[in-house]
Amino acid sequence: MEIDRISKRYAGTAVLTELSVRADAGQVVGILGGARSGKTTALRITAGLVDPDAGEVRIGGVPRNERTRTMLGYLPQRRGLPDGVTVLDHLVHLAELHAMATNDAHRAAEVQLAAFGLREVRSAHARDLTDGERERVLLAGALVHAPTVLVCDEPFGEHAEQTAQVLREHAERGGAVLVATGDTTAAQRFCDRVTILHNGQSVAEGAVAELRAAGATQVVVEMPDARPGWAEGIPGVEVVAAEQGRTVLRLTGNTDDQVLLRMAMAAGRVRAFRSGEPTLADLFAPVLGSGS
Ligand SMILES: Nc1ncnc2c1ncn2[C@@H]1O[C@H](COP(=O)(O)OP(=O)(O)OP(=O)(O)O)[C@@H](O)[C@H]1O
Repeated sequence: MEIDRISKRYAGTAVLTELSVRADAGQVVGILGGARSGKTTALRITAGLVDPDAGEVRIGGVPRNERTRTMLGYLPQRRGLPDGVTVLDHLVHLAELHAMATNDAHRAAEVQLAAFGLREVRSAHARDLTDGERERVLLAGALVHAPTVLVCDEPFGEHAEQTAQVLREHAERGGAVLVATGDTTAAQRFCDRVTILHNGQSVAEGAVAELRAAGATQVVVEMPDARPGWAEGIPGVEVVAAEQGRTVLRLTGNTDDQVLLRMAMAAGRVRAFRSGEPTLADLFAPVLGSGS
């Protein structure tokens, strides 16, 4: 699935500018962005619910059309479940919308009810479901017509672990998964690759492991009694944050973390010293935290 240089403006304001994202078979790919960065718009365009002003979305190399439409499953945000419809009717309706004959649609709905442990609530209305059940109904609805590409808007809620498992299994069966999320921790845990979206533009893209490995080593030192500013001015060490005896440092160049540890011990009693690759949050917090 390829999003190729899509742009979108609303009332003269650019919401997306030449965004390109690719999700290959076997991959879970994330669009990670802060509030109003354009994630939902990008996904709605991918799902064919909104037209881009420029650029196109291709599935299996073919621009989106009637045929490719059935190859894609869309998981909307949690509010995207109609209240007055029963779980079974909702699933059958979605299957039929994706060109399944009524009998096949019923069979497919039954398979999803069983797969997601929803048989007992088959006749319940969406408004009477628990949050966890609603999450599972939305996932079942995205999968009911057996799509190859799954497009999921903020899928990592309360039951992120189980949801991620379903998405991973879909990828392992040869599908491609695109998720939009504002949750850096979830993106780091559950995505193979991410595109960082800021003001509708991609500001970084890559495999999660590679982005992290390329970032400067991050060190957290806990020294309850050390004098504030003990780490200021050490060559090759940048102080990211310092509060209440906890200092977060970034090692630039080839600074050896063991040298830093010795300097810390010289400055006071070290209660904890953790050194490692930066998280996605460490790397992109300034971009992701700044709202739009
Ligand atoms: N139909 C629309 N008409 C006008 N403006 C819109 C429309 N849809 C989205 N926008 C604007 O586009 C911007 C991006 O919105 P979008 O929902 O795509 O971002 P998002 O990253 O999903 O944000 P959030 O995480 O807050 O849902 C916002 O400023 C929003 O107000």
